[in-house]
Amino acid sequence: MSKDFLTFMRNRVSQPKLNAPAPTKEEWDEILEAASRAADHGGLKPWRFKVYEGEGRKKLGEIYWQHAKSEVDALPEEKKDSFIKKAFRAPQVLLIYANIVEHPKVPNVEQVMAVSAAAQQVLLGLNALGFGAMWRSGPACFTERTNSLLGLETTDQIVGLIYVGTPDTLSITPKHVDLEGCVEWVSE
Ligand SMILES: Cc1cc2nc3c(=O)[nH]c(=O)nc-3n(C[C@H](O)[C@H](O)[C@H](O)COP(=O)(O)O)c2cc1C
Repeated sequence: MSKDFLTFMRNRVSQPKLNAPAPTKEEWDEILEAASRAADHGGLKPWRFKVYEGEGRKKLGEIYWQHAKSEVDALPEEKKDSFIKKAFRAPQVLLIYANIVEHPKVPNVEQVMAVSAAAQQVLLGLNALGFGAMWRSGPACFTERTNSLLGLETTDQIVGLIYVGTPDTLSITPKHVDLEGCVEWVSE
């Protein structure tokens, strides 16, 4: 089992092209329960999840549009659809964010790290049930306006938008892995 699990982890890939079906509510419960076993300093459970699907994805598309408008002067309204469509690249999008609290022993960054660990567990959980996913973010994720549009507290920190569905192809080509320069042993 342990070797199989390492192979499974080793073969994880992001899937940019995703179609229906996406996970059911029951499948999401399984995945998010498993993801909630991420390492968590202080047991704060800082992860929060919102699943966007169907027309609900327009709310996400709105953040791309509002961000673009804030970046580009006089962006014509005709461009709006192209930004809204970004949220329709998959049948579901999981917003994962950290609900940060002030804590004497757990700094904010560690709370974000715990949610990041949970996000990686979500990717693996999705793959385990045969779904594909792609973790995305971008500058629109890091503004107060976005938090407000999505109904988050200003202190919440978005960790990712995980696009979810069934990949075009189930065949996985393992990516080349190179640890060169990444690992150092200190033995004395
Ligand atoms: C926090 C975070 C944010 C990311 N945001 C984006 C993104 O906005 N757009 C993108 O193309 N890839 C993004 N990626 C990278 C992809 O999820 C993916 O890891 C990358 O394309 C490499 O593919 P692989 O996961 O199959 O190795 C992000 C990854 C992380 C961890």
